[in-house]
Amino acid sequence: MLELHEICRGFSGKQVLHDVSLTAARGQLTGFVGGNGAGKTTTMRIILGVLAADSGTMKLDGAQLGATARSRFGYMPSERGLYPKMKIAEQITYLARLHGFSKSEATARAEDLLGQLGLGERLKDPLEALSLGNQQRVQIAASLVHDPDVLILDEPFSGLDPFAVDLVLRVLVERAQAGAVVLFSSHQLDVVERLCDDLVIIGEGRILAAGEREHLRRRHGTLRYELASETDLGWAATQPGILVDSQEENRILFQAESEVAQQLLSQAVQRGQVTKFGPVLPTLSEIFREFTTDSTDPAAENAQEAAR
Ligand SMILES: Nc1ncnc2c1ncn2[C@@H]1O[C@H](COP(=O)(O)OP(=O)(O)OP(=O)(O)O)[C@@H](O)[C@H]1O
Repeated sequence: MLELHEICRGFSGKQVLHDVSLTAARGQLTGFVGGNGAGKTTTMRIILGVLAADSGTMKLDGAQLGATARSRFGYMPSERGLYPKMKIAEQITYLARLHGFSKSEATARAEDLLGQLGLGERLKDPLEALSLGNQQRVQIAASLVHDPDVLILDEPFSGLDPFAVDLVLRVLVERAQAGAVVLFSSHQLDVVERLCDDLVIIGEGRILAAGEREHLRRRHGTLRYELASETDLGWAATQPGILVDSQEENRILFQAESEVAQQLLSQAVQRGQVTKFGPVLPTLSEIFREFTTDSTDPAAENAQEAAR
């Protein structure tokens, strides 16, 4: 398990991480979400050791995180950094060589990995000849080529089409199932919701919520109820204690205390055939919005930057 404990970091006297504590377990995908400027990249760079924390501690499997453990880390930075004119297989092979693999092993690893990422037909193409999404897949291959024990990926899914998202996901899940820690940041909440077992939500440099995805959905956001019937539900919206989120003729989505919702159900049953009734858990987007309104506001972010 990767653990961060009360990590603080400032730039030019301005604090951007405030006591950031988080965990990312082996064997599963942990999504790191937050608005622009929330502190994801800074946190990831501190995990990597590219940037120093001002205070706080980091551990991997209970031991202080140091250079030896980090040599088995894989990192995909948000600023992509491969050679545009080099053939992609050569490039990944070269990186594998840097990690100590023999020439034949390095070539085999590069070709295998690029094949898994759907680039088997493009091995001899220079990076710059690929579309941006395909260049991104090469970047992901670069972070994976040495079979990392801990994978830190900054926005790995941005710019990928749904097919590529699934390909990359398959590779990441495989790594996680082999026991790696996989932590990735993303703005694509629908993707994170679908992919991640665990989530960490950061806003303005503070951890706002963290934990298992379904647990977070049950614990945060607004609980609503859905009621559907074969008869018109127009009467339901006017009942006391009901706050309507959306309404169609035979369906209503509303907020209410549990007893009020049950009373509404009883009334609906008396009036006709109820086809659906149950709580609707908030989506990750809704939870995220609830937590991060301020930090996702571009005006707030610009004001922060201007104040620096
Ligand atoms: N080298 C730096 N010097 C000064 N300020 C910095 C530096 N790096 C990051 N910051 C500031 O720290 C804050 C957090 O930035 P960071 O890049 O970690 O956010 P992020 O969550 O990754 O955002 P995004 O989703 O937009 O990439 C921002 O306000 C940013 O301007």
